[in-house]
Amino acid sequence: MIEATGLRKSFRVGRGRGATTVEAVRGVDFAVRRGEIVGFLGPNGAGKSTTLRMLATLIRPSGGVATIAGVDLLRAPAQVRRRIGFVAQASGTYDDSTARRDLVLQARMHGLSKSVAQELAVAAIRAFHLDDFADRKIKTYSGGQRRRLDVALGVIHSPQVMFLDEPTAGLDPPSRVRMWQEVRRLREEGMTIFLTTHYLDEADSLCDRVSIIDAGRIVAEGTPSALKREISGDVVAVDFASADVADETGGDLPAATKLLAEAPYVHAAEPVDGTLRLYVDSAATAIPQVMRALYDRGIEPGAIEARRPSLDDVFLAKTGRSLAE
Ligand SMILES: Nc1ncnc2c1ncn2[C@@H]1O[C@H](COP(=O)(O)OP(=O)(O)OP(=O)(O)O)[C@@H](O)[C@H]1O
Repeated sequence: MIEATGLRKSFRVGRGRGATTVEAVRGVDFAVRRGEIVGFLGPNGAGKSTTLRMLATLIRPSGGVATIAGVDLLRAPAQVRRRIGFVAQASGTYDDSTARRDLVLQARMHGLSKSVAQELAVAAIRAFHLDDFADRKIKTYSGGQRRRLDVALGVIHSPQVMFLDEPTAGLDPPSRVRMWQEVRRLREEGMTIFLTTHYLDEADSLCDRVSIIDAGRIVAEGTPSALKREISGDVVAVDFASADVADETGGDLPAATKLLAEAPYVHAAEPVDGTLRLYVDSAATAIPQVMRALYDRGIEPGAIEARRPSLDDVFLAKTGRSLAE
């Protein structure tokens, strides 16, 4: 449903001699099948929004090709526009209009008659559970209510493909879960959904497949479970951040990292935000060995926890940085 090859975007910033080029997206390839929810996961500035904006025909790629619902993005952008819906990052603008009024206007902008537009607005209000506040001014809505309206506006013309830029950024956990339900419902109605996120849990539980993007390049791609399986074994997280073990020098984390990185049963030791992540074959056999090694060196850690690899472990393995920091 979406196919992109070598998609690239660079921006010229500044003028004259001081002008520089920002390579926002450095050639990305990906394919999204009909009825999938696919996510671009990456930190701020990775190139997620720029990719989405290119696919939604809002900015022209500097290079590469893409087809959306069988239509060439560069040759027939107007036809692409008819087949897609786009929800931008939350704008934070609050106006005096109401959900019902904006939904009718949006449908009218897609060329529908007044009576059809009104019917569609009623259906969208019901589908997105906007009934309680549809005739109230938008500036009185909560963040989650406002975001549901944004998505309802984006799908009023029943597009085949939906682009969502950070659909749950800044929402509280219940509103995020609710938005995930709405997105799944759209997929059940046959829509293909491409979204961006910097939330690990969103990529993990909502997306069928994930592309991890960093500094304009895709560094990993697959289903969340296949990506996590790439990190074989277990993760042992040793906490050095709790108040009783840390001192002004950052506690024993640097010494512990050096010591355990050299241990034969540790594949990799990565300090992340006051915690030492150890990648091991089996947490059950590694934990007693880790404790003994630390105590022999006079190092007393805080809690030690075993867990399965997460998407953040994948991100760390591919980029050397944590997305959770
Ligand atoms: N119009 C522009 N002019 C110059 N640079 C830009 C422009 N738009 C984006 N960039 C730069 O391109 C890079 C990628 O930005 P982009 O917004 O795509 O990242 P992102 O992954 O969506 O980040 P975020 O999660 O913060 O939205 C950044 O370095 C950004 O500053």
